[in-house]
Amino acid sequence: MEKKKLVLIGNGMAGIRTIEEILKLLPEEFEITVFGKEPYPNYNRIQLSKVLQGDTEIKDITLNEWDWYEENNIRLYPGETVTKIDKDIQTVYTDKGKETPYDYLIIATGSNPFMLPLPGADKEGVTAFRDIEDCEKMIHASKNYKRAAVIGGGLLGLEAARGLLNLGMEVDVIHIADYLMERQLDRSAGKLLQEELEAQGMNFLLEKQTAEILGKKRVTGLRFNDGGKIPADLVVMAVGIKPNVQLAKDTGLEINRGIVVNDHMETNVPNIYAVGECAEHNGMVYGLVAPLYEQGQALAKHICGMNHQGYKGSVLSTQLKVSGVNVFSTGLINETDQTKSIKVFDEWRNTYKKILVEDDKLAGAVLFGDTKEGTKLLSLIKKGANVEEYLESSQSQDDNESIVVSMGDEEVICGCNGVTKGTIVNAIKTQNLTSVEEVKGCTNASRSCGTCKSLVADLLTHTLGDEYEADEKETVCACTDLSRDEVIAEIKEKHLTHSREVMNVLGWKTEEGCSKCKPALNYYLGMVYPKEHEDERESRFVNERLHANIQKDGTYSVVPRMYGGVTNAEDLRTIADVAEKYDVGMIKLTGGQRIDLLGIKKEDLPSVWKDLGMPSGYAYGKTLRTVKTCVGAEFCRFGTQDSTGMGIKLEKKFEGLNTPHKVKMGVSACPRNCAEGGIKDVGVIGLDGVWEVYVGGNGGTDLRKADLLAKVKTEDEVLEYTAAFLQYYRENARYLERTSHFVERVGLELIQEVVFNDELRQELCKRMDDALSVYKEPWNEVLESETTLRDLYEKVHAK
Ligand SMILES: Cc1cc2nc3c(=O)[nH]c(=O)nc-3n(C[C@H](O)[C@H](O)[C@H](O)COP(=O)(O)OP(=O)(O)OC[C@H]3O[C@@H](n4cnc5c(N)ncnc54)[C@H](O)[C@@H]3O)c2cc1C
Ligand SMILES: NC(=O)c1ccc[n+]([C@@H]2O[C@H](COP(=O)([O-])OP(=O)(O)OC[C@H]3O[C@@H](n4cnc5c(N)ncnc54)[C@H](O)[C@@H]3O)[C@@H](O)[C@H]2O)c1
Ligand code: SF4
Ligand code: FES
Repeated sequence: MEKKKLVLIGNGMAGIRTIEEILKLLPEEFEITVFGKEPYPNYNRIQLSKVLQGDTEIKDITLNEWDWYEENNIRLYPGETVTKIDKDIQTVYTDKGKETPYDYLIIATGSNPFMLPLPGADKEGVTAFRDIEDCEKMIHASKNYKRAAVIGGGLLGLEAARGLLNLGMEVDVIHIADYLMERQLDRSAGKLLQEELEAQGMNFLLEKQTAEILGKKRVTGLRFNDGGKIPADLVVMAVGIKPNVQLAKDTGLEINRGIVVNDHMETNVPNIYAVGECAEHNGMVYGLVAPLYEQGQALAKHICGMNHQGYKGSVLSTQLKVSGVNVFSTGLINETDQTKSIKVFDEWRNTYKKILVEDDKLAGAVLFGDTKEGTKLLSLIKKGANVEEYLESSQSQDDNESIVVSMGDEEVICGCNGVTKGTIVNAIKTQNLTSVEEVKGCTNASRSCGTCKSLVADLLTHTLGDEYEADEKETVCACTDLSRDEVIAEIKEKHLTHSREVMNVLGWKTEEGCSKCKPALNYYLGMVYPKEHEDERESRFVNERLHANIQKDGTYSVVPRMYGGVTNAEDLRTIADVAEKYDVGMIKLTGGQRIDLLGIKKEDLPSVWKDLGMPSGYAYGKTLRTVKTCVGAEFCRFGTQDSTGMGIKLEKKFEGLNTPHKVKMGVSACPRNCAEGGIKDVGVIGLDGVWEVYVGGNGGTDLRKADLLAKVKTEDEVLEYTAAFLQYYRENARYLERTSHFVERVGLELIQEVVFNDELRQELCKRMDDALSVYKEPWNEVLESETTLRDLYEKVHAK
């Protein structure tokens, strides 16, 4: 039977959660296509605040890796915007000229940040805070500028302000109301919050309306309606959001504030649905994930033809994600003529609690300082509990006992994902879960804002007693309880040589493993048994499988190797011919001193490699990428050594080496360091008669200056110390750990102790030689294999 075509517009949190729910119900029913304007897989937007605050990194907030789409046969078009929907012939059109027909269409286009239409709002340095790009913009600005102004003292503005403080900026928050978070808190809690944040270093300008953003090209300050001014080099607008409905409006769907939907998330046009922040249900547009996920669940059931009452609206709750501040609210926040309130203000502990009661039922709550009861109150309000029920349960609560003990099985622990205590306890018992990570993998609890993690941990303690070790070890992934070191020890002891064998023998909880453990096991096995282990290509990330980097428009980039950044006329001519023959979109010089051919079609890759006749530059792999060199003694008047020759030797020696993460090198011939070795994984600097070898540098968002590992005299010694360091890194780092994190975690002193020990160094170098001895040039290998050509590149033979 032909599969039904399901198209999703918007690769964000609500849309992809809906697809996950559909896959759970009917995994084989639909041919799924997803269009996402942003060039990333689905990520946790909520965690952008944590990224800005320095608690996590962008690479760690992905919710569904590229491989997840592949594994579920979802055709994803990242970086592609749907520009038109023809509802009569049920087809969507994109800005890249694609036409895709659908049987079912889900619109999940989210919101746009509201940008105040102020004079000067288009100046450099004015930004919203909505996506990865905005987050990166702010991190970048904080490195060059000092003063930030955040307009809007709501959840987003305060989380942004905390992040900017952490990044070392001075921060003014400009707020229109007379107390903070007036949409989520009452005046008392808002004022307590202000005091707390002032103590943390934030400065507030309340009851202020911005009239103009000052500056020439870049912002220099703000002017207010009352004539006052403040200086600012960065302005963040966080004054609310607007549902993104333009596409739906152009299609003729019924729009009010959002796209109007019924309980089954159906719009007024057959087979078109809306979910998430762009949808309006019963006059409500939601801006928090919990209700959006509930909508996604209802829509999945409807599309899969399951009997379901549909979506009935949500009770909201909010928590601010700023460390050191506990504030929570749910339901009603301000008194009305019909409400009575229970208020406790503990001046000693600086905590505040207000509970609103309407017709004897709990109707809302505001908590400051101590928010332990938040989850319980939300649950009680959701089920329409009577105030007496709450008071009784509070009295029987022991102060030292976790709130989870007195909660009923039907009460919700994770508000974002709607996961109840009963579901978690059941999963812990039936699936033998022992860590918060495992509970997250199994039930989704704590997968979004993360504020429920401590409750999940309490439930683990409560359910497992002594068996639960709160100080969790870092397991390879949720498929196993074993850490990286334990897995490697078992691989060696039991002589395991294939991932399947590892999973079987070590009792993996999933049959196939996941996108986290599969590439990691493949790496560990190759590292332990370089000659015996056969690379498991299917476990590698898509770019490594295809030996090219996928671009946001679905084409690939090809970077031939150029040892030490040196080329010649003949190679340049060949590259130019190839670029013309395959109509290459862009020829770009990379930061690593080589040439990137962008915009190559997947089926053309083998022919391009054949015509180039050059080795792969491995610009896509967890391996040595580039060795950047300066011109050195031969041409530069400051040069003391042959840095180019040294770079070429390094690149030729370590080319194709499998490493836990990518490795970049730089070689310069004097301390001016033109090849930037100070921010490379391995940096080499030539001085008169001496080479300095630096390690653990990083030039990305996580900037780190490399540490001096050794001073040596000869080129051979540079190769030897580099080999010893890299082999030590290969053997001891976690998969996907960059050298910068590795050096910090392990400590330079220990690394020096090992590589300066003659015996240990020789052993490391010997094992490095074994690892290097199995290298095969990957592009040639593909060209020589009919099966790989057919399977991976759709039976395209070299032209
Ligand atoms: C910094 C920050 C912190 C937050 N913290 C919390 C929190 O703690 N708790 C909480 O509950 N909520 C929080 N939120 C809100 C939460 O992230 C959103 O409610 C949620 O992401 C909305 O999901 P969505 O799928 O509706 O929209 P989005 O996640 O915005 O996804 C929509 C996607 O559709 C894409 N798109 C739009 N138009 C098109 C088109 N025509 N073609 C193709 N693609 C298109 C967009 O680029 C976007 O990627 C936070 C938001 C931010 C910005
Ligand atoms: N922890 C969380 O749950 C969290 C965190 C961040 C964002 N979010 C969500 O992201 C969305 C956007 O957040 P937000 O804080 O921008 O929206 P918001 O509507 O909650 O707050 C905006 C604030 O800006 C103020 N404001 C409006 N116009 C102003 C002006 N001209 N000058 C100064 N202040 C002005 C408002 O008084 C309001 O308090 C919301 O849906 C929010 O729920 C949630
Ligand atoms: S690093 Fe020194 S030797 Fe090399 S190019 Fe720069 S100035 Fe010249
Ligand atoms: S409450 Fe947000 S992840 Fe659980």
